Amino acid sequence: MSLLDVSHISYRNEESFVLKEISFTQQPLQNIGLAGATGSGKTTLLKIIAGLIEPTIGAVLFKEERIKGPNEKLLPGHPSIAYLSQYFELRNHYRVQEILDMAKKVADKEAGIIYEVCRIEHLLKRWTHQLSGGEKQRIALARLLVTLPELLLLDEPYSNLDPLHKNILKNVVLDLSEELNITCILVSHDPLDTLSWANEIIVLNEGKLVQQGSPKQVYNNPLDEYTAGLFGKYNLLTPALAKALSQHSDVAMQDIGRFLRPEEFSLTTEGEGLKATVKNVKFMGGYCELVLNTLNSDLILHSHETNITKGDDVYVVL
Ligand SMILES: Nc1ncnc2c1ncn2[C@@H]1O[C@H](COP(=O)(O)OP(=O)(O)OP(=O)(O)O)[C@@H](O)[C@H]1O
Repeated sequence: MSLLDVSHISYRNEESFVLKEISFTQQPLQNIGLAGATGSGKTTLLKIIAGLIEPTIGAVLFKEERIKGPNEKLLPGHPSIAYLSQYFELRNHYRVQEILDMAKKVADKEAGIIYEVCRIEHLLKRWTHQLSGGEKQRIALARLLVTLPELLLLDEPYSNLDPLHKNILKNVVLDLSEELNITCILVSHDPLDTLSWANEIIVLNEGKLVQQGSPKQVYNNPLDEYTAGLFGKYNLLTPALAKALSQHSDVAMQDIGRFLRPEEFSLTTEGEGLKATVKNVKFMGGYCELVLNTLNSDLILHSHETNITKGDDVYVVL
């Protein structure tokens, strides 16, 4: 039995359709990453799943029961589905422990495990106005978890966090399924957040579901430039370039995809690869991003060589 069954959901606001015919299912403990450009409908979809917005057409089933929207309920929302908004608020002038106690539906022992998973045990006595953004985020999450949700919808939880706090929260999110048996849908604009975490990625474009698959499928075989671009830099190969690369590499022409990621190329010694001229070099920390020109096309690739400069001739293979 699916945990969640999103069935033919469309949503129309005053102006136009924001979501069009969205359908997918989610199994218990399956991590789904929701990707899409700004305004593609991710938040609206999460809010419909949470029972906070009424869909115009379609239904969402949670454990085979239809989720009621706000038109049918005095207090919108579903008791087993928690939605963490990117604009969450914590009331001022309360201690963290009080905020959590107000929401808590679990025994102290379970609550202790949740506080441990959320890395907030040391913050319980603090006032809510004495917390950093990252700490507030983890407390807002813990406040939802103590209501015992089975499905957690995380709407850009990592935005506005510095790398340190983001990493702590990412570890918390990783532990949710393993230690607390919670199934999640996560929205993030950073492909690294979803690719490394999700079992399945769903891509929205202008309210439509345009691609669905494992992180590897979506990253390596995007169906179009929109999806390719959501998950990082890419090269769209011309037939001439694909042919030349195939001749210089051990890869047959028909096995070369339309979109190639920068790390799919490497540099080789003179005469062994396709000759290209370096147009630009960017130092990225662990590697350099090179823009090369060959056969009237630009190619972006990643290299660990640090002594390459603009104007150099290099040799590329797949
Ligand atoms: N309260 C609202 N009233 C009317 N239109 C809205 C409202 N909220 C969002 N929209 C519109 O619905 C569309 C989808 O918005 P939504 O917030 O779901 O997108 P999103 O993918 O979550 O975007 P972002 O990544 O910027 O958060 C957008 O065109 C937006 O302008």
